[in-house]
Amino acid sequence: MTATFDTDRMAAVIYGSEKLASRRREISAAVSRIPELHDSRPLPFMDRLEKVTEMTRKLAALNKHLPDIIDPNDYEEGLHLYHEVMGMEGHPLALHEVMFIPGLIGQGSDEQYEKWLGRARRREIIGCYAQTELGHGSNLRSLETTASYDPSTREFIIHTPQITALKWWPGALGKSSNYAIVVANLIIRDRNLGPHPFMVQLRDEETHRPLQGITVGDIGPKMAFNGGDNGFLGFDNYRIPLGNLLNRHARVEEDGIYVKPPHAKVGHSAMIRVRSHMATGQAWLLAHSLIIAVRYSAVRRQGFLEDKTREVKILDYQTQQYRLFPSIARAYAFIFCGFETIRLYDQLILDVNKHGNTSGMADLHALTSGLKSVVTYQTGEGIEQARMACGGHGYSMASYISEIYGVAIGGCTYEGENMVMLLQLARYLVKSVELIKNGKSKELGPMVAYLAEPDTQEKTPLELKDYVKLFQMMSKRQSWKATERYLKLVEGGVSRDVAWNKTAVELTRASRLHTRLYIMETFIRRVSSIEDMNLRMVLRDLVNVHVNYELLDCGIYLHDVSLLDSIKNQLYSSLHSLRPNALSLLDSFQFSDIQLRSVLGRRDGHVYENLFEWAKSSPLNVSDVLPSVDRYLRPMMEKAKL
Ligand SMILES: CCCCC/C=C\C/C=C\C/C=C\CCCCC(=O)SCCNC(=O)CCNC(=O)[C@H](O)C(C)(C)COP(=O)(O)OP(=O)(O)OC[C@H]1O[C@@H](n2cnc3c(N)ncnc32)[C@H](O)[C@@H]1OP(=O)(O)O
Ligand SMILES: Cc1cc2nc3c(=O)[nH]c(=O)nc-3n(C[C@H](O)[C@H](O)[C@H](O)COP(=O)(O)OP(=O)(O)OC[C@H]3O[C@@H](n4cnc5c(N)ncnc54)[C@H](O)[C@@H]3O)c2cc1C
Repeated sequence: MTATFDTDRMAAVIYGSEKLASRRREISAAVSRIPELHDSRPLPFMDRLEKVTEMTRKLAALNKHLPDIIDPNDYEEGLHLYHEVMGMEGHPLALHEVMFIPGLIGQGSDEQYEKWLGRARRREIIGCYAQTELGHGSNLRSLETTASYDPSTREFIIHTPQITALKWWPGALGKSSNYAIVVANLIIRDRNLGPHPFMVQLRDEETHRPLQGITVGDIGPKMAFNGGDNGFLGFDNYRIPLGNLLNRHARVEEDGIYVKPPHAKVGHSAMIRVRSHMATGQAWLLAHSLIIAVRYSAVRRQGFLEDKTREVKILDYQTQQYRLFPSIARAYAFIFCGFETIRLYDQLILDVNKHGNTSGMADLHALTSGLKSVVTYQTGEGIEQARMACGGHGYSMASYISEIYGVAIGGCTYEGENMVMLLQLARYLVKSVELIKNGKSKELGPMVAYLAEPDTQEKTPLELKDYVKLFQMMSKRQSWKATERYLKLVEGGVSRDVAWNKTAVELTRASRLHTRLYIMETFIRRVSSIEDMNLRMVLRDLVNVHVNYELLDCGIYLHDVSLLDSIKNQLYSSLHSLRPNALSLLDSFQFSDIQLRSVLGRRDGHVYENLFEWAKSSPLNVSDVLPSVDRYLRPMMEKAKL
């Protein structure tokens, strides 16, 4: 089937500009010409140590070639080059670029930039972000690592009081990093001032050996990210200079006077940054799995429809389309709302760092908390459906889908466990409903203004604005229902914390609906703004799949469920309309075969030949008879014959 649009033009929409889309193609082509930058053999055949070694080898090779391929100051070009060469299984700089440098920029003073930023950017030093501990990740107020100020030497003494206080999980900490931003409780004259970020050298810059007072190592294999070295870290009264507290916002004077930051949570900026970028990052992972599944589904033939002389492509089955197409729509929706969220984050950082204005922090915290939770969960769902859509071959590592799944669902946990983050958004929604109840609707932010709208009668949606209206109504009702349940318990004498816990499931439902509404609205808004009519029409088909699927999926929140019958019909017809463009919508992401690392999803479509070659290359096939057969199996069978 031929598509009705040009994938290069769609790539420009996905990546935000024609220039970036074409630079991505040039970068992929450049990488394809440099064998040193390719995996030396398929990653699934490697054990953990080989993977870590391979990632480190490629990283060093990449560092060498990088200036010939990209403008080192261009973040987007760099990101693409990294995805292409390093893939998704982790590497020594994984946290350096994502949290260490941004953490230093967000929290460090100009003087501290002078000291560390240039060195970090040149990669003279490698850093990570060490916050989570063995005993606590979500509840930051219970972190146990301390940084006690000693005015006599103008130093902080960093200490791990017990095993639960060991830093545990930080990416690239175990073996690669020689520096870390360590989050520890600032203690001045026995007063605990809460978690603050400190720049800490962990290893000798010459020998790479841990410094005296530091215990550091790798935490072992994980569901994914096994090319990376997530680590543990302990401190034994380890001293760092006063100037190592990252002090753009909070300061300690030499005599121990504490100058507090303009907002208590301003130190969380590195986390907010990653959360803001997660929608686009997850969209990219979802699109990876979908292109594998859709390419395969356009080659695989199984069973018959009308024509009994030729088996049908499995992509023509309605169930296959229902399994895959709503996720294509979500991948696009996540990309578009992700870009909008990144813009909001960039604006906030400008406001905070340049003008000391922290007024947008609560809004962005609420938004990104909900968004990271919904997007990571739905991405996991979509990838798992993509795997099942490939039948048995999806289960093989040749598809690479299980690796993508493992990486993606890590996002449900890192950067804030999803339930915990949904409950953060819920606090914002409850406060908003309380404002309305107290006659202060005017104080509501634009994203929650709909919570004050009166209920109207539900009717079959005909235009996109009708879908938004229905979704607003469902979301509003759930926010009110959860808030009223919570307030009723409080009014009945239950403590706020216990009442909150007794309402928590309803609260998370409200957060999901609010977030899904935001995703839907940004998707519609972006598609409506596209000038190229041809592209807009294709994306409009995708939006139709999205709005109908989302509404059906949330149908239990409607009062009049009879509406669902017509929505089902609209969904089935929009799946059918999308079929001719489904593959090209994914080709528009322009992932190269090198980047995809999937035998099943290669562009050439020679699925069976490629699978057979892959199987033959398995290390188990190097000899016809394995030593384990000689050692155990043959003697066992011989014995049975006696
Ligand atoms: C650029 C590229 C990125 C690409 C990404 C894509 C793909 C990624 C690929 C690879 C993976 C790479 C990296 C993975 C990195 C992973 C790194 C980590 O995981 S780092 C550790 C992250 N840890 C967490 O996220 C911990 C989660 N917990 C918290 O954030 C907080 O504890 C909390 C749950 C939010 C509660 O905060 P706290 O206890 O500090 O607050 P309270 O005192 O309870 O609340 C008081 C008040 O403050 C509000 N609030 C909390 N945080 C903020 C904030 N940041 N901004 C504004 N306001 C905040 C909170 O809501 C309360 O409000 P109120 O109800 O009004 O009183
Ligand atoms: C791949 C990966 C990479 C990571 N990288 C880093 C890194 O670079 N740096 C770093 O510092 N950390 C990192 N982490 C750690 C990560 O940030 C934490 O694991 C995460 O914040 C969750 O915290 P936790 O493990 O303590 O889970 P917990 O908080 O113990 O969660 C366990 C369960 O308890 C529930 N729960 C907890 N609190 C509440 C509550 N208040 N209300 C209701 N339910 C609750 C949760 O919903 C969950 O179901 C990484 C983790 C992973 C998996």
